[in-house]
Amino acid sequence: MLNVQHVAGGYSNEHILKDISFEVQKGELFGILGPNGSGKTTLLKMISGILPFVKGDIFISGKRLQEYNSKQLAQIVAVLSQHSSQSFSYTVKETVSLGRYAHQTGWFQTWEEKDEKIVQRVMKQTGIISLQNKAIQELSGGEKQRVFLAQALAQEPEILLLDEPTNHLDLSYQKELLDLLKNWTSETGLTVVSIFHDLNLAGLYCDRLLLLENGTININHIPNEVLREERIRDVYHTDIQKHPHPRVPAPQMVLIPNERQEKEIIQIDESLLGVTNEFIELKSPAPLRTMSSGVVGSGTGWHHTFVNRHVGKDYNCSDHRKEMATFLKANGFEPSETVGMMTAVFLDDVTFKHVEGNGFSLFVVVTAGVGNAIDASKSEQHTFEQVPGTINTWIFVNGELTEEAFIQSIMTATEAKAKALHDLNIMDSVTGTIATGTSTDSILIAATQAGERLEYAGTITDLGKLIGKAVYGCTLEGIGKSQKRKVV
Ligand SMILES: Nc1ncnc2c1ncn2[C@@H]1O[C@H](COP(=O)(O)OP(=O)(O)OP(=O)(O)O)[C@@H](O)[C@H]1O
Repeated sequence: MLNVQHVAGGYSNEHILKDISFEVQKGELFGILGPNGSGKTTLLKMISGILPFVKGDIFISGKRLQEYNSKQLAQIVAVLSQHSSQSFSYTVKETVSLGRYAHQTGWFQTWEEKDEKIVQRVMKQTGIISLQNKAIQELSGGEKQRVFLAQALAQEPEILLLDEPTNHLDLSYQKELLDLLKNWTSETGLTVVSIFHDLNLAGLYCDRLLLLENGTININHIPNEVLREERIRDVYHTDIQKHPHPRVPAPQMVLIPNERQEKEIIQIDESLLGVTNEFIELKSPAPLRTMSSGVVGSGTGWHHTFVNRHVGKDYNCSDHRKEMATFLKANGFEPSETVGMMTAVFLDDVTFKHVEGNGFSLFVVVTAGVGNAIDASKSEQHTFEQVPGTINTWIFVNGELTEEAFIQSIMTATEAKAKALHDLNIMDSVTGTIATGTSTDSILIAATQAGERLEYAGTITDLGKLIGKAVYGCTLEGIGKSQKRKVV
């Protein structure tokens, strides 16, 4: 559809763009990225025929750009530029109707039902139908942007060129616009070439991305390949981190702010632990990076407060997450900052250990009862029942963990817990085999992310060795306490 070959040129003798070559297929949503001044708008101007280029060739639908007259080009290519402006006082509908110009043989005399239908349709699609009789000057920046987009769409182009189309748009219109463009590319075969400043929107919606750097192509590839940490760091000269979108397979980048002040080294240990009959709490002086299976605050995040709440064995609630959040609020905890767990174990039986490693330390807190003991290798013999968790394990690391270390910490702790059950000969009452845990255990790994960097936490690493030993010890002791209570 669009073929750019060895294009070079700019505004004077100096070439802003140097040897640019790429192709865009019909129906693609193609993004152009690059830092300020890298040449994105210049490239778009050349493709739209506004700015002549000095070297190379641009082909649209197989025909040289220079071979189109302006009206022919307007029937194929529509442009939504960054600073669309209008000096005359047109209404919204009149402005959108101008988009039909390329399809007219004589202005207004040939205004047909089809033109009216298209104008109405695009005004509806861009959410401006209620504004149609207003003067353009009366609109907000975002409303204007949508009007000029409607005008471009009214052209019924084969290629739509957009310079930062989401500029001025609020969150919901950004999403609506890009959803709309994406649908059109796949349903009508519209080809979209768009400049983006927002790398996340580009990563989420584009089929391919072209990254410009000082007027040359750094890379032209799929978003996952273009949006690589090292590349974006180098080209944009800023610290960023890549992470996956939580719902769709698209790369997302987050900015890493400069630390305004030296990170305070905090220490998580028993001095921060509070135990009542109702709950065990630990309040950290700073948010900790967490990975957990809590009832509240599960998954990965940053949390300040950690609560392990005692509930009766008969606790039964259709929405236990909501009930737990209400409980937390009623007790002065902020649910969004808290990892919350439940247990039927008496909280006096809590066991904890603070252990020192080489440059880091660990604080482990366990409540353990084995009423629901289960052998994970034979759990298909059990029917599902949701009763409060019985072995809850908290592991606080005074150190900096990598993502691998978080996951390995969970593995190591789980293996150590299973070994404790094995050594105590805790049986699964249904299968008659040794249990590996209970049916509703929970785990939390929380790290200060300051001090010693701990790359791994497998069983043979410095961190893994401490986790294994501390979790094994606390679990053994905790089960011992709760079993003693049963005997009494
Ligand atoms: N009309 C002009 N006359 C002369 N130089 C220009 C003109 N427009 C842009 N330039 C220069 O060309 C270079 C590339 O500008 P361009 O607008 O293409 O960059 P961009 O990547 O779109 O930047 P931004 O992200 O800031 O919009 C810049 O150094 C700019 O100063």
